[in-house]
Amino acid sequence: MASMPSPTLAATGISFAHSGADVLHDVTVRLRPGELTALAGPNGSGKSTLLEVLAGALPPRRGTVRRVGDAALVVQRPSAPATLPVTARDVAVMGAWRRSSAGPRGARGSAGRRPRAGRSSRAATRGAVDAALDRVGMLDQAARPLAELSGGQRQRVFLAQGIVRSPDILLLDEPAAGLDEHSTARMHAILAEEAARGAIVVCVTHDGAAIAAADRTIRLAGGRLLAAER
Ligand SMILES: Nc1ncnc2c1ncn2[C@@H]1O[C@H](COP(=O)(O)OP(=O)(O)OP(=O)(O)O)[C@@H](O)[C@H]1O
Repeated sequence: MASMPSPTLAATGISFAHSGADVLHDVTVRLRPGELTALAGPNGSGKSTLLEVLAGALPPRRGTVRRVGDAALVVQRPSAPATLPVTARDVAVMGAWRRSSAGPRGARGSAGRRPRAGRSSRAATRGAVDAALDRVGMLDQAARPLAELSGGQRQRVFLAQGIVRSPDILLLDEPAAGLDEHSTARMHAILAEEAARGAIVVCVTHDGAAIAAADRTIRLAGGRLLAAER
């Protein structure tokens, strides 16, 4: 059986403008599989914008992004879905089926086709969703409507959505926002575990402990890359 290519995420000469104003200038960075990278810098320095460009959610004005592998983006303070009549479990399930061209990882056919959602595939998805909710400590709240959860609980459910299909590339925007000490430690452990299984993990953060725990820190200032440390 052919071996899977290792995940790749590299940006070369990226520039990006919001509403005509340049916010990223000639950013070149290469992320490594098996590493947890902290993306740090002052407010407005372009961290979230760079994360979204890396995820393919925003097209760069100049430059290229090379991305090989299944990528999941956990956005900052996801508010819109909170008004939808969905449960915590529904949100996590969406992570398993985020791409229209492929089913959940591990449930794909040998040619990469999406299999029919048979009983075993549904059971696999349910198992993966339960495992992800359990890892973030939200399995016992799975049936609760998203709108009734606290901000921190909601944040954990969206982290579950991001990890449910064991993505090759996991991109997170301040995932510890609103989390208590215990949940923050748990989230850091999850990110380290995801990197340890070989994923590329990039986490936008202002938190000194998260930066210290990362394998590598990339800093932005005024939309420019300052340094790739360690
Ligand atoms: N949708 C938008 N429309 C216009 N300008 C935007 C938009 N989103 C971000 N910006 C601007 O782009 C710049 C970079 O914003 P970005 O959110 O990427 O910074 P950040 O480093 O993630 O900030 P923070 O630490 O506050 O989250 C800021 O000057 C911001 O005002």
